[in-house]
Amino acid sequence: MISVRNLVRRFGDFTAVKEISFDVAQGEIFAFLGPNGAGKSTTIKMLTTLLRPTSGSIQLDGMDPNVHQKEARQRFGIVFQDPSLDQEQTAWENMELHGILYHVPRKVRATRIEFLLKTFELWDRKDSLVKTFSGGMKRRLEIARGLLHTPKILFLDEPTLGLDPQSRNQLWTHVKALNETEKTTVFLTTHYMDEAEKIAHRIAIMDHGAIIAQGTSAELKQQTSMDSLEAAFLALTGSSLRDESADAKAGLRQMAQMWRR
Ligand SMILES: Nc1ncnc2c1ncn2[C@@H]1O[C@H](COP(=O)(O)OP(=O)(O)OP(=O)(O)O)[C@@H](O)[C@H]1O
Repeated sequence: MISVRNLVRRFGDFTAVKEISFDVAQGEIFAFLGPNGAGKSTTIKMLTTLLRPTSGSIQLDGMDPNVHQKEARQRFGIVFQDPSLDQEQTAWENMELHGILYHVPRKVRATRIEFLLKTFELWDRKDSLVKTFSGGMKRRLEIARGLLHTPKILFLDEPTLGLDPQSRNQLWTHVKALNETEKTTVFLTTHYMDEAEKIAHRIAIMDHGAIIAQGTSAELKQQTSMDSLEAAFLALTGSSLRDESADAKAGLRQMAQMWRR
């Protein structure tokens, strides 16, 4: 369903994504794990036509999303870190608008909205304004909306960021149920090991723009002779901080300059 070969993205002199290759089968839940700045968001943006690759190839359901943008967009749903719901509209209105934008026929639309709002436990709040929703409810609504046009692939970029454990657990239960009933392929990024372990069929670990390991959670643990995914992750990526260490270095440089003056 997703096939990526030698994908590269440069920003000026900096290479954020370095020749990555991976495949995701239909109906699979595939997680990208990686420290801050690893290149996860850059990859997901390239997969969803929001960013052009510098080189390499992407196939989504057999088509290049950068050549057939419109057709590819119909085939996937996206939920990003930044909330994109209209706070001044009700849950139903947000769903309806998305359905119109994605040309979901009116008859199918109403049934599908009802099904998804019920699945994500939002049906009794369908006429409430989104601004009255909790963080977890907003996230569930975003995912329900992303599934409205029955996409073959659902992309989730850190969908549980900032949610409490109960909301995270509930959200994944619903996503997993949808994956099982509709066979939707799910591509997600997360920082939470427990989530990746619980929900993903396979995991790719990314660091400094490269995929350094991929496989099932059991395979990653076996490869590193570790007994938890977190320990395997740290064994593969090391324990030094990423962005923070860069900031610290910049701070030290600045201090050194001041001393020299
Ligand atoms: N538009 C851009 N211009 C320049 N550099 C960028 C741009 N977008 C991302 N980068 C850099 O590319 C690297 C990868 O960023 P990316 O956001 O893909 O990482 P990530 O794995 O999603 O991190 P996080 O977990 O913190 O969200 C980072 O060093 C980032 O600073």
